[in-house]
Amino acid sequence: MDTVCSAPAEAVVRLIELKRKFGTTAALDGVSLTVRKGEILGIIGRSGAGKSTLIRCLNGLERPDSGQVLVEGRDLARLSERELQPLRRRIGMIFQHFNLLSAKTVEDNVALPLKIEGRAKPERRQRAAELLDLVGLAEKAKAYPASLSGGQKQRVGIARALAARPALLLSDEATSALDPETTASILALLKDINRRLGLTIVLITHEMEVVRTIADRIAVIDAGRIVEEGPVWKVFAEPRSEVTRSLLGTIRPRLPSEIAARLSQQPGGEAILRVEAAGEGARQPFLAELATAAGLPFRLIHGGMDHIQGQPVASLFLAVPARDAGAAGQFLDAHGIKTEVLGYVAGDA
Ligand SMILES: Nc1ncnc2c1ncn2[C@@H]1O[C@H](COP(=O)(O)OP(=O)(O)OP(=O)(O)O)[C@@H](O)[C@H]1O
Repeated sequence: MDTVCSAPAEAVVRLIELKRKFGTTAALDGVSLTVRKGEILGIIGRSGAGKSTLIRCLNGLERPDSGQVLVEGRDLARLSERELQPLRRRIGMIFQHFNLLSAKTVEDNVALPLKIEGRAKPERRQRAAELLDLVGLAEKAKAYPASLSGGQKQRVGIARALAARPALLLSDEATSALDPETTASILALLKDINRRLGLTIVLITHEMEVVRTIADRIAVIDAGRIVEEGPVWKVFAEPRSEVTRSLLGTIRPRLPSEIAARLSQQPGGEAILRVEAAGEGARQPFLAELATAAGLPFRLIHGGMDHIQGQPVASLFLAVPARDAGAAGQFLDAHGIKTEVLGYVAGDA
């Protein structure tokens, strides 16, 4: 049955209460998520969190046990295999291992979705040329995939995914097999395509750095549920769930291990404060004011300022005399800056 639903105009995809079980494992346990037109949404989770199942439901390869997968307002989960075909073409996909056909030239790989649609050869040639130009590979049209680097193969994958002018580009760990420099160039290309074509992109990844680099919004999935969602800079600045904190672990400043090893919960010596500020809060000269307006001495022991989506995000570790820890916390809290006493160290931290 074909269902037309009244999704908000700006939503390209809406997932509503998606559930999918394998035996007793709930791979998706009530996932609701909206992908807005023109945005880049990063979906991140650990291995086994449910990312692949989610992506398979999103492109109609998997049917959820219950819930809705609305793509441009039509529920994929309720369509027959035949009805699904045209809707699947509204979703382009890029993959970790590129999935190119080795016996076909680059231009034939790019034009393949159009061939499947039954488009005439001149149109296919022209569209492939346009797309290869867009991804910077015009000179490789007649080459075979085996002669390309990993980054070039992924550029071909991107061109092919765009051939049928999809409403949504799904990226399934598309940079996981690439070195950091090539990853950066592919992410820059995706961002450029997003800006130039207004293309909506959903990235599935286990790497926070990928989300940080190009996503507008992030959704964190764990045990089949969305545990956190929001603008990337906000979630990076104030992660609420343990999973998010742990996934952020490698790219946020961490208390140096030699200090962490000496931390005690017994007040005395110096208190170690974690200080987190973002947006407006991070634009204030709060450290200077802590010393001058509040008259509280502190030492900066680790951390720094990052810029995500144009927003400053500060993550700092300060040492203050234990007796001043409460006052320092109150002063910073009053300025909208989050603090937490992690513990105390005897002598100098
Ligand atoms: N076809 C299946 N049969 C049985 N269990 C499955 C199947 N597909 C997924 N699962 C289980 O569902 C859970 C979610 O798996 P899924 O592959 O969606 O996670 P993932 O986040 O993509 O993990 P990874 O990053 O390792 O690919 C896991 O516990 C997995 O073992």
